[in-house]
Amino acid sequence: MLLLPATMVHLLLVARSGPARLLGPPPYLPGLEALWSPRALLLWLTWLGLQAALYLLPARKVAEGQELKDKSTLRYPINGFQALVLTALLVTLGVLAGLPLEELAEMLLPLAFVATLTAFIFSLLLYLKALLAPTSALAPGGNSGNPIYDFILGRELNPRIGSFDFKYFCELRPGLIGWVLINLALLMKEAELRGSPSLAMWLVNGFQLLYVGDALWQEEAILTTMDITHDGFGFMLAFGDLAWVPFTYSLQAQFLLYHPQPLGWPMASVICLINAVGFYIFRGANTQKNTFRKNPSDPRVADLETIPTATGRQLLVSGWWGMVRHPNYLGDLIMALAWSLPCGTSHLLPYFYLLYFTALLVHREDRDERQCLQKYGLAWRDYCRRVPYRIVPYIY
Ligand SMILES: NC(=O)C1=CN([C@@H]2O[C@H](COP(=O)(O)OP(=O)(O)OC[C@H]3O[C@@H](n4cnc5c(N)ncnc54)[C@H](OP(=O)(O)O)[C@@H]3O)[C@@H](O)[C@H]2O)C=CC1
Ligand SMILES: CC(C)CCC[C@@H](C)[C@H]1CC=C2C3=C(CC[C@@]21C)[C@@]1(C)CC[C@H](O)C[C@@H]1CC3
Repeated sequence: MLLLPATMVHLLLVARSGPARLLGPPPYLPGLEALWSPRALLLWLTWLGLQAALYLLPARKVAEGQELKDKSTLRYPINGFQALVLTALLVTLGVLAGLPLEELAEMLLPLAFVATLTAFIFSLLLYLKALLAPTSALAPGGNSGNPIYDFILGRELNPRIGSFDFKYFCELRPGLIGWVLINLALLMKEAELRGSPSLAMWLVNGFQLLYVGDALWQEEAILTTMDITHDGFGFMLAFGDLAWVPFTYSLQAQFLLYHPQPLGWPMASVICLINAVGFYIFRGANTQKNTFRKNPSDPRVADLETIPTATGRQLLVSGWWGMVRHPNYLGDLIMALAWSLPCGTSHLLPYFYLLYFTALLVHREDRDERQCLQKYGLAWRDYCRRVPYRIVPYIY
């Protein structure tokens, strides 16, 4: 609870320092006056309010989530991409009317501080709300009886007020859209400082916008992820969604603003190719599984080889899911490499995301394997025998 916000602040400070040493001490310890700003608080609350209002707008589709313990299902608005487009429209109008978006680059520290503060307060309210929730609404983890552990993991599975689902809202909107907005502000700041944004900055902005746009376009797919179906909503996800994602996932753009890197077109083309390969695997694998889970007889997946399980569901054992047991993680990691490469190889700092993300996905994969073994028993063992590698073919 303390280490993650401290790491985030460390990264923000180090990214703008001359030596930019990931493993060195921070250049200085910020006092409260550097962290606390009523303007940042107002801006942050306006941002949350705007995203909440966009969430409540009529959606092109309302999707049903997975069946819950009490056999009911929840309904979710599919309007995340619409929120991204409307936000882009509002920001464009604002910038044309003189909104100094590039000033965000100077406000990251106080913004990250208020985001962390709101995550703490929000998690506390969620913890208290869960005390009133029926047992069927509680998450499988996060109800150990140890208040600190439960506060971090989250007690309630799908905390809602009316139809407003807090976890679903936080997972995709304020943090992910905030991340690309911060990237854009850093790009504009670079243009102000150096006359035009660098090629490296364009690449980082472009790659990460593609990733966020894709996540929002495929919003419905989030309904089958562990975060929505299994994990409670507590400090880890609230902080992760609201603070960690926008302020640490934008680290490469932050680094580039203060440490411009020369990048020629030949190298840029190679990096684009790496990102394209990563995206192709990531999207191909995720779409194949989602299509198959929605309708196994869909012509796009009907020819794939499968293993039957005692639950009635089948496991794909050819196509992307016959290559490794988590091809989507492999694609995601290749993209993470492509996001860091425009920052050159002189510093370790821009590779922080790749390192953290490898650890997160290895841990996540291990957690998922245990859940699948519990769910599918012998069929899962058979799958592991037929597809022995977890994420990287012939390596891991
Ligand atoms: N940028 C970031 O910070 C993060 C990004 N991600 C990305 O989000 C995406 C979703 O990830 P995540 O929710 O972790 O996991 P997955 O989308 O990989 O979902 C895992 C589930 O898929 C199903 N499954 C596993 N193997 C098979 C198979 N062979 N055939 C059919 N179904 C199978 C199982 O569920 P069931 O059988 O019940 O359907 C399993 O529990 C990934 O692309 C990941 O890279 C994730 C975390 C963080
Ligand atoms: C603060 C902790 C160290 C870890 C917090 C983890 C969260 C930041 C991530 C948990 C699962 C996530 C997913 C995504 C973003 C990061 C978090 C919230 C995606 C929305 C990213 C885009 C992908 O297309 C889907 C992902 C689903 C899981």
